[in-house]
Amino acid sequence: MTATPLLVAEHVTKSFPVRSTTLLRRSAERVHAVDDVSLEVRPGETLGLVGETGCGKSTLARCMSRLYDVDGGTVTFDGEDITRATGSRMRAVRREVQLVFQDPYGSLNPRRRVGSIIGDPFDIHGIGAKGERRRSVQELMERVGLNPEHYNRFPAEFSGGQRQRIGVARALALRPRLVICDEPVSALDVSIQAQVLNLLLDLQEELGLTYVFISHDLSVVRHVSDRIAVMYLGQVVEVAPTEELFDRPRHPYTRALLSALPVADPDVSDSRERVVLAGDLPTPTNPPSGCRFHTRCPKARADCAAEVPVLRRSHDDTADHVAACLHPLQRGEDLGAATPQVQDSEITAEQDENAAAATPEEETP
Ligand SMILES: Nc1ncnc2c1ncn2[C@@H]1O[C@H](COP(=O)(O)OP(=O)(O)OP(=O)(O)O)[C@@H](O)[C@H]1O
Repeated sequence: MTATPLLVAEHVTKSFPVRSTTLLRRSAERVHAVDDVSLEVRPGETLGLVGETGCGKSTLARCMSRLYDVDGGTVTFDGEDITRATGSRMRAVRREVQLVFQDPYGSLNPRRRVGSIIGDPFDIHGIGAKGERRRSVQELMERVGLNPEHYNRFPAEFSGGQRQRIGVARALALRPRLVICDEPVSALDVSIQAQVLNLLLDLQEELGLTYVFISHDLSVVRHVSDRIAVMYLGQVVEVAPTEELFDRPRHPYTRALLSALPVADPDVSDSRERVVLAGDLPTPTNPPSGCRFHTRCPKARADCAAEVPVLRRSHDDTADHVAACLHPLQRGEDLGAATPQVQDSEITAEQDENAAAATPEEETP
């Protein structure tokens, strides 16, 4: 049985007014940063969120943590609808859901001592007497691999990796259950990235944390995630357990992303399907009709401009892989059975025709 999700986003939508280039006129256009996203985060797991820059990962994370109010849809945490939570309920959500941001330089006030930065959440939530707070902060520092004796130092006295540890300590101060890590290692040297990732994994095990892990770096996401959701232009196009996503990507966009990954060993021959995306990423102000990916999709057909062929497996333990669109050549396959990994070249013209003509049972409008 799949555990009851810790957080559920249903049909979440968030847009922003386009920043006008002139001061006098306000633009009526909006950036559709997140559009009709449904996603669940299960207790104890790491859900990876990947996609090109600007596809809406951070906006979705902020909607999930209620840093942003959503325009539409709902967010449920631990079974309770928190979409419109206010007051004490919202303060409770703030304690349970924390964020770690990308920029360990920009997110720390350079004029404040790290002890007081890490202890901020205690002050904001009125937790503990002064002496107690200092002890709690020093315990946190120790837990994330910082020297507690550096309590009175300023952020500039720490390296990049250490500053990210400060950010992690601050996020953990209130013992959250869900931590949303938004590109937590992207600003760090590669040699330091592994240390911070391993720290996050150790803390997850020690404290039973649940993570949403955002990155544009697929290898990093693969290393830490149990499941991965792939976003394109404000929408989630595929969700699957990590290794299944890498072994059997279904959506043409996921295939394109994975095919761009370098092979680990240059001496090993690389027989993977190469998918080169045509054109630029469309603007989220005026996204393409139908399937948003159709303008760049190597498998697009005429009807993709009108509608997204939504195909879903039934929700059970062994069928945990959902794609908004299957590779068109696979549309005729029975999704209940394991989908064989097919290379384009292995599909005959006849199979292609059959697949295109077939209407699978699972298809819903
Ligand atoms: N506060 C805002 N005001 C206006 N537009 C915004 C705002 N925040 C995000 N956007 C726009 O919404 C879209 C999605 O941005 P978002 O930062 O969520 O994407 P992302 O996938 O996290 O990108 P990145 O990997 O570069 O951080 C982008 O077009 C961005 O310019």
